[in-house]
Amino acid sequence: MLSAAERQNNSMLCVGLDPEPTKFPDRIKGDSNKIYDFCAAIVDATADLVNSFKPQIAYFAAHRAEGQLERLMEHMRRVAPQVPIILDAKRGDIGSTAEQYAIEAFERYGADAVTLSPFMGWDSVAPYLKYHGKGAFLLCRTSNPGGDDLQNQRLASVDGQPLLYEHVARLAQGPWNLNGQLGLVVGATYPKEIERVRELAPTVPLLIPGVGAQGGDAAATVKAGLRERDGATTGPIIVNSSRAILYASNGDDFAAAARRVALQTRELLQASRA
Ligand SMILES: O=c1ccn([C@@H]2O[C@H](COP(=O)(O)O)[C@@H](O)[C@H]2O)c(=O)[nH]1
Repeated sequence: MLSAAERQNNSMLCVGLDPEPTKFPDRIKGDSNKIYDFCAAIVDATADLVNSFKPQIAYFAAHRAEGQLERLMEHMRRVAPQVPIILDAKRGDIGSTAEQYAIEAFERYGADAVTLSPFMGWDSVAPYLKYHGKGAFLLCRTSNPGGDDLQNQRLASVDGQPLLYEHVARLAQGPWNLNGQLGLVVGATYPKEIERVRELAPTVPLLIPGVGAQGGDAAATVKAGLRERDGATTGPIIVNSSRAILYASNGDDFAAAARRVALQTRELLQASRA
């Protein structure tokens, strides 16, 4: 689905849906009942420019807007059935609870993929993989500065004493990826680490947030994430930008402005391909 959307829209861009009512256009500013309307307008304006959408569940749950998220998922399916939807939920819990989270992501919301924190281990990831045809992106080297605190620690107990994020990358490329359903989250703010993850996990899709508001370098991201290896290009990359696109204007032209920034970002990413 990802490859088809990437080909059809000529895009590696994922538009992140992080609706924050205090940042809404002046006419609807602060109105959490307008979350669906705001996001649907962004989806309509960018659906032909993206390889995926990424709603972040916290922005809906914080405003008791899960019902609006359900409607938005249906809307995305209707207007852009070819575009995969990654539910950014960063779940991670024991198996029995993970089963419930998997129902939430794949049955309640109908997402195509979900983000997970892998730090509770294999049994916390396995329940999602029972949903064949669905994907899970494991947090690996996240875009925030605090990612260093754990992800850059060495694992003395593992062969070669890899950094924790390197170990996650190896697990996702190898023993945990039973049916090719796994991807990794790597921050655009750390291109060297993207490069390292690509060495360790050449074929899995990388979800790369951090361009736009967080200042990650789009060109460096593409160069690090899309590489030639043994004559073939490595797995796909999904470069997310949320706030820079959503809040490109606070006027009535917000959707047109979002489209302009999405277009520029898509072009920059495409132009950075080797
Ligand atoms: O390492 C990570 C993992 C997830 N995110 C999420 O991506 C978007 C980024 O939003 P911007 O407005 O483009 O900064 C947001 O939903 C984060 O929760 C991340 O930033 N870094």
